[in-house]
Amino acid sequence: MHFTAPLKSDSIKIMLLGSGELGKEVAIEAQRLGIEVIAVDRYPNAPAHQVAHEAHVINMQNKDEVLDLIRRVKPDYILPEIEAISIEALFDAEKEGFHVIPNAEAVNKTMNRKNIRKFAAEELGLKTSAYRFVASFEELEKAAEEVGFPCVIKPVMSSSGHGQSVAKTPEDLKESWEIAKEARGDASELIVEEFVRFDYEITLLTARNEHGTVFCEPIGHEQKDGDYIFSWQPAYMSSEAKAKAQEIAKKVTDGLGGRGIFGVELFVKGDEVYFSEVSPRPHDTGMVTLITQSQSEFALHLRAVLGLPLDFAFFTPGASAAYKAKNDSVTPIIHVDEKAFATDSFVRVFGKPESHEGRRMAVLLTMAASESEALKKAKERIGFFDDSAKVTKVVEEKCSENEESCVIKRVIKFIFG
Ligand SMILES: Nc1ncnc2c1ncn2[C@@H]1O[C@H](COP(=O)(O)OP(=O)(O)OP(=O)(O)O)[C@@H](O)[C@H]1O
Ligand SMILES: NCC(=O)N[C@@H]1O[C@H](COP(=O)([O-])[O-])[C@@H](O)[C@H]1O
Ligand SMILES: [Mg+2]
Repeated sequence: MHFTAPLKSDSIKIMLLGSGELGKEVAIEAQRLGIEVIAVDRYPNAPAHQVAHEAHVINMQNKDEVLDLIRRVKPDYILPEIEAISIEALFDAEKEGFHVIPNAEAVNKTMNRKNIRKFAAEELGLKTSAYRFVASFEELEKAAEEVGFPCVIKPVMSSSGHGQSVAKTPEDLKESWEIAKEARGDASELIVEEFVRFDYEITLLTARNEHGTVFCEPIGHEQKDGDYIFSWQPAYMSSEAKAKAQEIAKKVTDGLGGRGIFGVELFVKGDEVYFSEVSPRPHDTGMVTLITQSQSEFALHLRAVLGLPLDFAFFTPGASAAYKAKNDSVTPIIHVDEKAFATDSFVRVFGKPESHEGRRMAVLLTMAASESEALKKAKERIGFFDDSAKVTKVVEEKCSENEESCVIKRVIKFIFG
């Protein structure tokens, strides 16, 4: 492999279509290898714009705007970073000889729940929840009845929980129908999924190129309103479930083909593993790899894209916690507790130019001897107190200076760990 300098006639160029927090880390990894970075998004000063050689603001859902920019920039690799991109532009660019990561058809399949679900369940034969696709309220009522209650209703094109809801009874369906309209992508068709009562869910990061396929340790995560709030790695899995998870991830990533990292989302119930969905790009829950691995998911993605070896080491158990904005502001402020700067944790502030309620603005990363300890630290340091933490805090305040003599504290510790 030869490397070049950026901003030269022979530079190796990557174009990020989407420049959020995930793209920003890919851009930083590319900078480290002397790759020229062209960052594109729908709004100015997006996170990756701020660390790229060139920044562009276009309507990424507009075929002509995307194609025009690709033809002008002539990138060696086009890296879709979000789902809402004109797929026609990617197909055309590929026909013109541009290298889309992992490939335009894989992006097409994964950006639409109908395509990927049919591919995974019907072509590859993977286990999934029961599902139906609907385009009218009457169809929704019928499908929900068939799939059963509760059921999960999602627009076929949307991400980060937008437009999703769980209907517990037929009476909830009207509201679900309305919520689906909020989706950013295509809300004209919906998927109705059986609600899987899983024990836990994981993301299995899987990177592939000509050097082969590598799996990261499974990442456990907690979701709120369809968006991740905490993740940890490694997530404990029985060896049978882990083997099944890797088998599913291999099948689906081989089926999609091309170079890059994939976030394979799986639900686990006992030793049963259900395929849920897959992102052909780094995954938000995978930000934890910034602290746990020698090569983060972003570094692995770039290596896969460039055709480099995918070797890496798992360094330490760790966890991540998302800082979500509490209000709308054009001068956002992120409050970070000083404890986040302890030897065993750090923070990444994305630099999003505006906040709106619930928008992910930064991430806290922690390491520890075990993932549960790392998760506990992440929760404490981000100011998330579940009831047990609250009780412990109150008791701590009441304790005398001689900590060990505090009986209440020891009892509480015994109960809550
Ligand atoms: N059929 C289901 N049964 C039970 N829980 C589900 C089901 N589908 C989704 N969920 C829950 O909702 C979360 C979000 O769903 P999903 O991953 O399909 O949406 P998303 O909008 O693509 O999210 P993201 O973009 O963050 O991955 C899942 O991680 C899971 O916790
Ligand atoms: N689950 C997908 C995901 O996490 N995508 C990440 O969020 C950004 C959009 O953030 P925004 O909505 O705050 O602009 C995307 O650009 C990507 O980095
Ligand atoms: Mg998901």
